[in-house]
Amino acid sequence: MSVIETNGLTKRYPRVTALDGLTIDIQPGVTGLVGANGAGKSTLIKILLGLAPATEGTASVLGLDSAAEGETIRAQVGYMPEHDCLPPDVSATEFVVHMACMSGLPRTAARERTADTLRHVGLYEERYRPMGGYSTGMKQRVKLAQALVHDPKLVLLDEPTNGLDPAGRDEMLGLIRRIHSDFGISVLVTSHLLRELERTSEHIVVIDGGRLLRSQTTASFVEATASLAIEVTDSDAHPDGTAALRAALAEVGVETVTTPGRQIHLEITDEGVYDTVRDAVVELGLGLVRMERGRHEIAEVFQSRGSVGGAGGGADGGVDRAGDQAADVSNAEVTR
Ligand SMILES: Nc1ncnc2c1ncn2[C@@H]1O[C@H](COP(=O)(O)OP(=O)(O)OP(=O)(O)O)[C@@H](O)[C@H]1O
Repeated sequence: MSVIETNGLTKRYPRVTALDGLTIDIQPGVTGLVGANGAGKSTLIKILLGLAPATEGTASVLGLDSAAEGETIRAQVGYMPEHDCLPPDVSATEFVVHMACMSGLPRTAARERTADTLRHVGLYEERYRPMGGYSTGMKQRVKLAQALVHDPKLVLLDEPTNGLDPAGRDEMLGLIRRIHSDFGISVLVTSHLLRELERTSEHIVVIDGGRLLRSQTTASFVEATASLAIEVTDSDAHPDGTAALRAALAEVGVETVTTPGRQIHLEITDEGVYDTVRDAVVELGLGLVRMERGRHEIAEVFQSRGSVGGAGGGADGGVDRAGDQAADVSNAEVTR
């Protein structure tokens, strides 16, 4: 059974279309929902939980209608919101016990579950101190614990790695993987960083401007978005070897993407592209410093979305938003 299904889901605010005819079908397991800021991820989660009405279309979670059965959904689903929502003068233990009781657990069971869950997310002695003094990483763990404490069938995690340093991100991603592998709970996790979702999720859904861009298994996604990174030397005949190679590849119909670090990236559409690059480098008399298979960054996924137009302002608006976001993950610039 699908854990989440939407059909033609649309959400219009007075000035913005946050979701635009979104149709997705998410199966049990860990699914990554990736999109730039403003792509519509939080809006989707709020509609799924029955916290905001859709303008058009339908949504269901665990087979329950989001519009009519929000309360039942929220009893069976855990939700980790994106923003800081923790009362500063309350301890993690008091807060999570309170949330467990709100979910319907008796007080004794709530205390036991809270102790187990806080231990699971890696909060020990600190759990008795007021949360106002917690680091971002500790706060994110408390937010995760309150989403898990009532033993949900599904958790919706909105940007759980936001504000964390690389080590904190890795720890959080490890915890997310274990939610499914240790407890069998399905996970929908959002991020604007494709890389971290690739490592965590079995399935990836990409949205932009409230529209579906891609929905596929992570393995096929990574395969479909494989790219080749090339770096060449300059020569007397070609003082800018990178530009010369780009021009030569363009002549034989190979599209390239360049980065400020003199790397040329191109999509591996078929394995013959390796020979094409080698021949072009030899022909120009350049030295080949690097030719390695890499992966596309999110900016490139947005830029190559081709058949799918942007919502609320057209395709250009969508690319611009993705472009802003891309500063986080890539400095790629498309040259066609
Ligand atoms: N209550 C609201 N009223 C008006 N516009 C809204 C409201 N909530 C969201 N929006 C707009 O809808 C669009 C989608 O926002 P949403 O928060 O769902 O995106 P997101 O992908 O979660 O991004 P972020 O990670 O930045 O929150 C944005 O343009 C946002 O400004």
